[in-house]
Amino acid sequence: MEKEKMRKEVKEVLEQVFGCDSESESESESESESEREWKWESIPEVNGLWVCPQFLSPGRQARIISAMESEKWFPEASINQAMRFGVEHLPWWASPLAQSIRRSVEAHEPAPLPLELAQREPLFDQMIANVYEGGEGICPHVDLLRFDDGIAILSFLSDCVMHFTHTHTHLSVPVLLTPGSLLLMSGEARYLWNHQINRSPLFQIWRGHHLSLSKRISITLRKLSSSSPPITLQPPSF
Ligand SMILES: O=C(O)CCC(=O)C(=O)O
Ligand SMILES: [Fe+2]
Repeated sequence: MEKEKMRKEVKEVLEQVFGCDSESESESESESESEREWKWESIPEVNGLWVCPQFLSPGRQARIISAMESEKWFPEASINQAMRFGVEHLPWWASPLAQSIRRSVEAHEPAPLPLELAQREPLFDQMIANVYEGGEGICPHVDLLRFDDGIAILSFLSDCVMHFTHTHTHLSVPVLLTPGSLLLMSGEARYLWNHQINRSPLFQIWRGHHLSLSKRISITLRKLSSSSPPITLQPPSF
């Protein structure tokens, strides 16, 4: 009974957010994606930083959020981060997602991720999902060196502005991440720029417009570097 109530609630939220629920979508991942024309934008100030604002269709976003709900990625409200290490521990939907990322990179000239990274096997073997309640952020950081170059961030549910700040010049560049967007960072963007989301309880400003902030979920996909030390030696952050 409780389960049925929860299912109904998830369905309602998906309908409100996406105008559809995941089960009413009959298309398969590959069908939905073949309809899409991936438009990539480079961030000119930050070498190696690219965003594809409408990478995931609303239906595909809904299916992923719905899968995360049923897979209990966040079993309690107090849990706002979940990680999976190793291809075999990634959820079933990670592989088609990685395939789409690879195809979207290969389809664009210049490639938004160097092809030697986009064509490695596996493309990703680690996933971290973060939940931000409206206005929460993440402090400035460069992702740990235990992860290889070539990092992807997918955004769901709410807009947010991510700031990239150069570690030497301190030049700061805002980047808008909309629901369904894919951000790729490699090279300088990955190693020489901190990224952060400012904590801002009410709203953020993007090019003079107020963005209202509600719950946001992000999925970061990375590949463990082959020379990395055992997982247990690493602090459980980023
Ligand atoms: O939530 C995001 O968009 C960023 C997450 C992030 O930077 C990380 O997990 O290292
Ligand atoms: Fe990060």
